Amino acid sequence: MTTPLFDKVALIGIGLIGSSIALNIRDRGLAGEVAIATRRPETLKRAEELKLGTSYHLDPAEAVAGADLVILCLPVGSCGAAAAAIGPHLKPGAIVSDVGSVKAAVVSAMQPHLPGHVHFVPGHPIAGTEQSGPDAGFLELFENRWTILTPIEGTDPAATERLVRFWKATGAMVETMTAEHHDLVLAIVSHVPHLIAYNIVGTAADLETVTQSEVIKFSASGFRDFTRIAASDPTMWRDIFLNNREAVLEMLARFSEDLASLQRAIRWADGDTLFDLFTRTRAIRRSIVEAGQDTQEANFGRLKPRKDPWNEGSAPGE
Ligand SMILES: NC(=O)C1=CN([C@@H]2O[C@H](COP(=O)(O)OP(=O)(O)OC[C@H]3O[C@@H](n4cnc5c(N)ncnc54)[C@H](O)[C@@H]3O)[C@@H](O)[C@H]2O)C=CC1
Ligand SMILES: O=C(O)C(=O)Cc1ccc(O)cc1
Repeated sequence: MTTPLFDKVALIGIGLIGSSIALNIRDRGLAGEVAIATRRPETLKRAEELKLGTSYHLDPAEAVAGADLVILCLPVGSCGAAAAAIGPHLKPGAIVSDVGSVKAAVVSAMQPHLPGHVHFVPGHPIAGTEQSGPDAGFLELFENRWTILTPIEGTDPAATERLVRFWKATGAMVETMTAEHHDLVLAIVSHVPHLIAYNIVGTAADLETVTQSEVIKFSASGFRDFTRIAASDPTMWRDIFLNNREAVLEMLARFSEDLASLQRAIRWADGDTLFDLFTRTRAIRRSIVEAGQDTQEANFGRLKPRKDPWNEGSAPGE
């Protein structure tokens, strides 16, 4: 147990991320009280059954009363309306944050509704799964994963530092950057990959010459991995793409250009181009695994690349 970092935390939204934060607060003793608000009574009831908080509210304004840390754990498209609902009820000096996968649009949507007497420090834990809802959360979700904070110019550094301490207490590593830079980076490492997964699973589902049952029966691990990602929450991902349009379109344009050159390499049987790219991408995968950023690898205790007897100095194909 750690000394509580906050007297009262309010979590608005109690899905995968909200419930994982709640479990961290409860099990690691990070706050005295945890008020939970969500709009659906069934979800609130489930949060109470799971003992995720100390009070439960259908009205977010009620939950934030007296809270010294408020975290919105909602789809990014709902953050503006939630900020409007809680704005007048926030305690002076409170820290207001969020966990949204997009930052600049969330900042623009929330900031006009927040009074000048609170500290707004937007955040994004780069940790999650394809699951959603209060049952999906787990204590270890943030361990050894990055959380990015995007404090706005002029934000009191002491408020940012308190939030850094909070996230570090969950086991997360923390980095700060601008919201715009965050959105560009996340577009390529998270948003476009999800779009590719949604697209390939959609394409396979629409193929007339391959029956649905064959897709299921013969799905090799590559396709299977895509189906996991393509099972992610539709509301959450619709909101991400609608709120990070510019960065996603920029990265998609680059992606399409590179895809066209691969298409050309295949057409002209240019094996060197294919081989060179696959060699470079394999090295990237290995550095991710070595950095301990792959949960599956970490789970199987395979953090160190194994020696490949056929290819001196590198690991076998995965
Ligand atoms: N799922 C993931 O892997 C990750 C998600 N995020 C971000 O965290 C946020 C929450 O995501 P999850 O916890 O996965 O979602 P979730 O779907 O598991 O939970 C969302 C919660 O918000 C509530 N909610 C939904 N729409 C609402 C509305 N209009 N007004 C009020 N409450 C509403 C739901 O009842 C639920 O309690 C999103 O902004 C997402 O981009 C960040 C990192 C990882
Ligand atoms: O499940 C996966 O593979 C993810 O990529 C989870 C995830 C989804 C959204 C985020 O903003 C961060 C992490």
